Amino acid sequence: MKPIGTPLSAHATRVMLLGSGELGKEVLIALQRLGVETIAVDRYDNAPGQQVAHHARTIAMSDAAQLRALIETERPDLVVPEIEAIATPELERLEAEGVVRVIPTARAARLTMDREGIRRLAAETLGLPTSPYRFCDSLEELQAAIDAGIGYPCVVKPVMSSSGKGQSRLDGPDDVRKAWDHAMAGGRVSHGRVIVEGFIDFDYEITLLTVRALGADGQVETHFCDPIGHLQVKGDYVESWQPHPMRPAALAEAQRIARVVTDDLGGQGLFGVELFVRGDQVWFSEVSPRPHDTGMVTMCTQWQNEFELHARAILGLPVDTALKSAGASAVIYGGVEAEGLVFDGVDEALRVPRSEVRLFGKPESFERRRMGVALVRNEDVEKAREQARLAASKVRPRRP
Ligand SMILES: Nc1ncnc2c1ncn2[C@@H]1O[C@H](COP(=O)(O)OP(=O)(O)OP(=O)(O)O)[C@@H](O)[C@H]1O
Ligand SMILES: NCC(=O)N[C@@H]1O[C@H](COP(=O)([O-])[O-])[C@@H](O)[C@H]1O
Ligand SMILES: [Mg+2]
Repeated sequence: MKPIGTPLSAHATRVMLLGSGELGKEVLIALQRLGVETIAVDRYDNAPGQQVAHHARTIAMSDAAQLRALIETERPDLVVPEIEAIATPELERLEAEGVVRVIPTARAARLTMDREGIRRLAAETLGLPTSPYRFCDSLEELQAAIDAGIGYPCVVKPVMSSSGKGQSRLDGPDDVRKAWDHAMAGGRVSHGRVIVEGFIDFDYEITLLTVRALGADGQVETHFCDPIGHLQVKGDYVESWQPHPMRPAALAEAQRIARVVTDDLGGQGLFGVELFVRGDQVWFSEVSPRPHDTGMVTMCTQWQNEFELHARAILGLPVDTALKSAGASAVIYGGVEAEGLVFDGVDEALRVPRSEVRLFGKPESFERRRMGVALVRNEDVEKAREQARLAASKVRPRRP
C-alpha cells in the first residue's frame, strides 16, 4: 500500500468525505488519528464533520458540475460518500477518467442511492430473498400495484430517501393517497417515483456490518461484526444493541446474503447490510456502502468501531471486528425547531454507569432531527438497552 504522508504537507494522504454528518464526523476522527489530511464536504456550513476536519467545503453535492469542480480542485486520494444524495453518475465518470478513487466504488454509491438500483440488483440479478415490491410513478400505478398482488399491509417509500423520510405503512385502501402525498413531500431529491413493498412480519431486524479489507496477501477478505439488533420508529432508528442473539442457521444465512451483495458491490470499506429475520428465514432489505446509523453502538461495543473499521479498510490497513463488550445506543432527538440548541442534563446522563454521550453539534435542530446518541456498555443486552434509554432521556435539548 501507498505510505501515509504528513497532513498539510506535499505528500499528505488526502481523503474527502461527501457528507459530514454524525457518521462522517467519526470517520474523519478515525482518519485524523491515522495521520490523514481530511476534507469535509456538506450541503450546509458547520456540519458535524466540518468541525473536526482539516478543511471544510460547502456545496450542493447533488449538482454534478459543483461536485466535479471541487474534486478537480482538491484532488483527494480517496472520495468517501457519506450520504445517498450525491451526483453519483458524475462520480462514476470521475472514477472512469482516473481522477479519483471512490469508496467502495462509484457504482456501489450509484446503485445504493436509489432504492430501485439496489433492489433490482439484490432480487433480480443476485437472486436474494426480499419483500415483494413494485416501482410506481403515480397514485394510480401505486393503487394498481397493491391490487395486483402486493396487498396490505405494505410500505411505501420514495426511491431516494433515507432515515424513513417520506415512508409510510398502509393498512388498507384509505391509506394509499396519504402515503403517496407523504412520499412526494418527503424524498431527499424531488422525484415522482416510489417503491411499494409487501410488509414482512419479522421477529427482529438486524444490521450486519460487513467489512471488505485487504489481507496480508493483498487480496480482499470479508469480515463480519456481531449482529446489531435495532428498533425503528417511523422508519428511523431509535435504539440499537450488539450482539443480537441469532440461531446459527439464521446467522449463516444472514452472512451468506451479506457476502453475496458486498462481493457484487466490491471495493474496500465497511457496509451496513439490513436484514429482516423470522425463525431461520432471512430477507435482504437494503445496504449502505458506508457506516450505518445503527452501528453507532460499536463506539462502545467493539475494539475497532465501525468508523475505525471503515477508515482502516479504505486505506488498505488490517481490521479486527471482535466484540469488546455487549452494549446499546439510544437516539437523542432535537425535540424543537431551533438554532444553536443547549443541552441540559448531560451530567445526569453520564451518571448512568458505563455510559457515554455523543452530541453531534448540528447547528440547527428539528423536532425529529438526530442531535446526539447515548451509549451504554453492559454484558446484559436488555439492561444495556434500558440504561441507554435512561441516559438518552436525561439529555434535554432546548432553545438557548
Ligand atoms: N417491507 C417492509 N416490511 C416490514 N418493515 C419494513 C419494510 N420496509 C421497511 N420497514 C421498516 O422500516 C425501516 C426503515 O426502512 P428502510 O431501511 O427501507 O428506510 P430508510 O429510509 O432507508 O432508512 P435508513 O436510511 O435509516 O436505513 C426498516 O428498518 C423496517 O423497520
Ligand atoms: N440513515 C442515514 C443516516 O443516519 N445518515 C447520517 O445522518 C446525517 C444526516 O443527518 P441530517 O438529516 O440531520 O442532516 C448524514 O450525514 C449521516 O451522518
Ligand atoms: Mg434502512
